[in-house]
Amino acid sequence: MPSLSITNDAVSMESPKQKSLKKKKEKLQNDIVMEEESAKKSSKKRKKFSDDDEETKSGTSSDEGSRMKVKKEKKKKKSKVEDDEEVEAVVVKKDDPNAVSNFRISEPLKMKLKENGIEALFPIQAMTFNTILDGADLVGRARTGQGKTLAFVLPILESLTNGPAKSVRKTGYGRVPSVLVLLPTRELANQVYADFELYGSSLGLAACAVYGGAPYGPQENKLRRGVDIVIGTPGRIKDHIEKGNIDLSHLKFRVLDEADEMLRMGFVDDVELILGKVQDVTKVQTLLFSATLPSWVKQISTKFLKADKKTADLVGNEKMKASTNVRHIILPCNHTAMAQLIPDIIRCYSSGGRTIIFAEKKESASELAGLLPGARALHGDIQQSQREVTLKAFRSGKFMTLVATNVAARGLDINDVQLIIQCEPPRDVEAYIHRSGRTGRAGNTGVAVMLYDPRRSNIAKIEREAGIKFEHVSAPQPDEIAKAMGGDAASMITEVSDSVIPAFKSAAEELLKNSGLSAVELLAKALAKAVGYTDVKKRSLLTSMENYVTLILEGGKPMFTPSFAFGTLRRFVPEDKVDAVQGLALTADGQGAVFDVPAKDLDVFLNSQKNAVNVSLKIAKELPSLQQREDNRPSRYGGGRGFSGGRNGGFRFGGRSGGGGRGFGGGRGGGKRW
Ligand SMILES: Nc1ncnc2c1ncn2[C@@H]1O[C@H](COP(=O)(O)OP(=O)(O)OP(=O)(O)O)[C@@H](O)[C@H]1O
Repeated sequence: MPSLSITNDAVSMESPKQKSLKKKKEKLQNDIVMEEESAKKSSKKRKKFSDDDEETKSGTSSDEGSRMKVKKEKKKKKSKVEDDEEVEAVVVKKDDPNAVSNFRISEPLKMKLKENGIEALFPIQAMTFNTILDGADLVGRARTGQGKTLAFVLPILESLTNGPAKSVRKTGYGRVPSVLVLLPTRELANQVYADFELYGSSLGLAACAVYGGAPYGPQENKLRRGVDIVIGTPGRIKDHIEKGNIDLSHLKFRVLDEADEMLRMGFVDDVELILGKVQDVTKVQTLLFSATLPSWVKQISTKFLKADKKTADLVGNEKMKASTNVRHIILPCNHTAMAQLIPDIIRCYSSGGRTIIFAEKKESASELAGLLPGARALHGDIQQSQREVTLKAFRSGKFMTLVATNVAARGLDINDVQLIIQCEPPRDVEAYIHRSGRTGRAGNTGVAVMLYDPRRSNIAKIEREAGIKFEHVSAPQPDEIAKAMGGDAASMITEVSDSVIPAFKSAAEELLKNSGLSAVELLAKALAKAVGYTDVKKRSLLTSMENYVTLILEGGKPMFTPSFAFGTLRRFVPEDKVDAVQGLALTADGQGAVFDVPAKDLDVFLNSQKNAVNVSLKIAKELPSLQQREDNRPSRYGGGRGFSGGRNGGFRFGGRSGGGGRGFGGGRGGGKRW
């Protein structure tokens, strides 16, 4: 039997086979939407084992990188029968302690896992499986994309069918639920539902997703017929309880998924009320999972979980809290340049996969989606049915760029999301961790680019709290873009059938003769056109604005304030030109300032320095380190401020409002957030 500790042999990789199976799962999610216009599902989280606060059997948390190291051992086999078609298979070492066969998982479930490309458990799953199956309460934490959902789904399903919960589980028509999963968003409810449905159906268990914005009728019908597992957002679950549609008297499991977010969003009262419906808490197992567990959530877990609860924390005190499979990049950009810059960031960093862009506000998400070709928006002001259609289309690849608010920040597991763009730094470090974690999942890699205004953003705070060391880059320049897209363009051209040559040959000859360009130059233009890049625009390094150039000013003595830098400029540059300067920021060494000027004014600036003494003004080849604003704004909800109260205007996308915030984690009220 596997122990509770994590070995270095964990197989954690998503093979092409898994990808195709994942597509099947996504199809199931989409079918669910079509069938019920309201239901769906899929995933969650955690690591390190301790008896409450006392660490026990885990390996050291610093081993996590190697534990989660993607082994993805692919075997390419030539199948003569299948016409030389290459088949890729995930090979799990027979002696892998995390192999599915080493766990108390029944045959039908094993088969189902295998069918879905899962041959070994991920570390968080391996660590928690026996503990949950043996009946303990548990707090679980692992970085994003490490399989926290199955960490609770699998042992719960086994417990209900072959374990301790079997004898007390209600069965038959009209049965009351044995499992309740509470989570913060509707999309996540659908996703987790899909996992329970996929794996639970192999054991004869039925699940139901209930959340706001969807009609009550189908949810009520399903609940009336009887289900084993209910997954939903707190507001709608509470409504169903009050209407007598959900009876929690025979509950065996309560799961709080993304617990910190649920409480921050102001669901505190609802969560308390719902959990309080269980009369004999000794008979219920409670599990709490998230990639981020601020200390205030840990404190409140003592309220809901038994005193002898276990903790599996795969992040622990490690510095790096965000995904280690993600390249974390920051890029200076001012607001006006954003819509023009983002397509180039996508060209350079998305590797042709899906991109999710996070905007802070619903209006900005809609606006940006309108400006970006082929993008669609997802946020709390969009009707639920449309939200589901949009997500379905994104999952299936009908469009490749989703512009979302934090409604998509938590838990969503979407195939082939290669790039995350955050339009500005989020206020909470947890939001950064979850947003960037929509890529680099299940052992895959990804890129997270955060745009920031050097004068306003406090990057150091995120670096400090998430343990990230950001890679600093400037706006992609034409040669980088051409490099990134050249390969795609070349394959597009080579894929065109030779049969078109005779038809287009004379036009090509004519062009070559009359254009005054060489064959290579003409081909370069054709390649650019093939990928839609026909207008080469240089961007400044500082604000990423087109047709601006970044200059560095040094005055031979320290510059303490931006006004001082402006004053220095005014001594020798005409007033109206100084007024057109953009984004002036001081360098980190305090010796100079950088700023952008319109390319057409460049000569005026460079030439006027001959009128100045002890001043140097030159074009920046790369952006120097800049001084950052120290940000002491309190976080928006409970985080960092204990768990008493919160601000009003607590938004939520559960669709309900009203009620002041009480208890922990920030109040409710003021309608929806995202
Ligand atoms: N044992 C496994 N083998 C292979 N793939 C797995 C395994 N467990 C989970 N996965 C896949 O890994 C992906 C990430 O899982 P999941 O969504 O549960 O991550 P998570 O830890 O909950 O992330 P987040 O914190 O972002 O919610 C999913 O696509 C899931 O199907």
